Amino acid sequence: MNAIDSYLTPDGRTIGAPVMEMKNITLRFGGVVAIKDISFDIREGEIRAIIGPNGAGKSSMLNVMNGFYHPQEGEVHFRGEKRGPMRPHQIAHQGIARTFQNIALFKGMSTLDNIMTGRLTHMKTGMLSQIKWWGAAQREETANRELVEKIIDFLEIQTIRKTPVGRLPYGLQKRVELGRALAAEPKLLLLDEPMAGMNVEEKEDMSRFILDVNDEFGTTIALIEHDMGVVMDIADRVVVMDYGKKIGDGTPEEVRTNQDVIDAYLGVAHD
Ligand SMILES: Nc1ncnc2c1ncn2[C@@H]1O[C@H](COP(=O)(O)OP(=O)(O)OP(=O)(O)O)[C@@H](O)[C@H]1O
Repeated sequence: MNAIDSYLTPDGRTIGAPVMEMKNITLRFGGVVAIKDISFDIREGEIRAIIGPNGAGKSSMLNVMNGFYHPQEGEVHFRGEKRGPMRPHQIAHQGIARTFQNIALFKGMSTLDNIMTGRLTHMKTGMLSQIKWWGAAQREETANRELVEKIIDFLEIQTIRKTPVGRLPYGLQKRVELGRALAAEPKLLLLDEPMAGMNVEEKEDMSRFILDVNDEFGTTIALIEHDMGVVMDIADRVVVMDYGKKIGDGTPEEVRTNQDVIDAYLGVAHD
């Protein structure tokens, strides 16, 4: 598949060239090898899932993709360039946004204000220029507000736009967090266990929003998830990790029938 630049999915979406390439990544914490020599790519327009049982190394991988951890071996390429060590705000400027497993919103702030914070990396006018160029700052504010309102409509959270997020049920808080990440207009959206702690109905809603975000905004999405069932329904391709190794990589169907994957999920002992 690497030889081609793009292909059509069965549901008619175009998957393009790689946006991110993980090349022979190894990450250690002291004597613990969390990731062992793993390579894979994420292509423009696709929904890419990384799954695996407890302790497989998924969170470590997400943190490498996000630039938070620096692997001892291997390279991360983003949009054709090798990435060196970076600070979180530099990663955000590069066009990578993420959500967190334990929701990281400002609990006392409204839904609207939380989503507005997602625009911060795009704001050009600082305090001084706001005084000097009042008009430019106002235009920027209006444009930001328009995008945020569009996201609020899209995620069907108009009725809670003024509600402090700390008062919202868990599933809705997750949706607001998705909205904040979308407000950054990311080139790559990373979702950290988006279904964790959700009931069946909330999982169905979240699955639908992930699919719609990908379809309507064209956002490339990579997610890590413990629950194999949900990702099989929404992912174009799936990487399966177990004990820090990649044991499967392919379409949901290919992965579902892979014996190593079946063994890992059934808890079959390793050599
Ligand atoms: N900061 C750390 N310091 C030391 N060891 C760590 C650290 N983070 C992860 N590990 C170890 O690396 C391995 C992979 O952990 P990781 O959290 O990436 O797995 P995971 O697949 O995300 O697990 P889970 O589904 O339980 O969240 C585990 O053995 C874990 O104990």
